[in-house]
Amino acid sequence: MTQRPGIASPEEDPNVEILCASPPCFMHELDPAWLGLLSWEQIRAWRRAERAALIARRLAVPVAARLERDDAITVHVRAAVPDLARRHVGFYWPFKGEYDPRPLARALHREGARLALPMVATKGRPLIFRAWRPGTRMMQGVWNIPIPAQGEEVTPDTLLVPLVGFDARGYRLGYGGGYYDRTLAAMAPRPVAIGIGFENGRLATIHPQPHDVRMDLTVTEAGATGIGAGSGPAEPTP
Ligand SMILES: Nc1nc2c(c(=O)[nH]1)N(C=O)[C@@H](CNc1ccc(C(=O)N[C@@H](CCC(=O)O)C(=O)O)cc1)CN2
Ligand SMILES: Nc1ncnc2c1ncn2[C@@H]1O[C@H](COP(=O)(O)OP(=O)(O)OP(=O)(O)O)[C@@H](O)[C@H]1O
Repeated sequence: MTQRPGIASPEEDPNVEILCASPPCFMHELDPAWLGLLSWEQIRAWRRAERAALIARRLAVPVAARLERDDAITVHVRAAVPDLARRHVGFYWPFKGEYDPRPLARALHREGARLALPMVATKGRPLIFRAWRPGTRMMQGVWNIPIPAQGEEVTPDTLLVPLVGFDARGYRLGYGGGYYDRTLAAMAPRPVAIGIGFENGRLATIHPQPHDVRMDLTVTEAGATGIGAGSGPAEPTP
């Protein structure tokens, strides 16, 4: 807001003309999602398209670059959660260009950690976990993801959660089944959730919904952000 030089201020003369640099309404400049104007239907369509683009981008990264990036992530996870080997860690068997947590899992096993893998026991229900150690006999689960062939259900206290996309507040996009959201909502006490993604999966927002569960820590090849990274506790979910 500017005033004409030499003219009284509005406090001095309520009739003085104020010149504004912009039109009076900025509504056209605001993100419709921020205004709550996007429906879940629209957000779901956006997420579907975004997921496909992110997965394609991730699969296009050459193998050598992936290995280097994965090594950097492993280093950042260990630095951000120094007591990982004393935890009961639910990791995952990688597919579609995800970070490969198996070298980390093997190292943690050598250091005495308990490990577990997720599986879809019932569609539309939370994931369940079975114990894993090097040499565990595996079979094909849904989506042909290998799962331990047998074993009682176990309850990890810390989960490595694969991210297709994520935002700076720790909200994530997965494959769209809602499995990790359901799992984290159902487990009590809630395990520590360590989201693992790549810088090329970073988004301005994922348009979070009430069912979306935030990661406690998000790790990429560039480093870790969140509680364990020393930036203080996450804000409560809005
Ligand atoms: N490596 C890895 N393992 C993982 C996961 C993951 O994200 N990464 N999961 C993380 O969740 C679970 C598997 N997730 C799955 C998610 C969806 C479907 C599925 O059947 N989808 C249906 C349609 C999805 C929909 O409901 O729209 C399909 O493809 O036909 C299967 C497994 C457990 N294991
Ligand atoms: N706690 C829950 N209870 C019931 N349904 C849920 C729950 N959490 C998520 N869902 C449903 O699952 C679907 C998940 O969609 P969303 O786009 O959030 O998946 P995602 O986070 O990418 O998937 P995932 O968690 O499997 O990686 C939505 O339709 C949502 O309503």
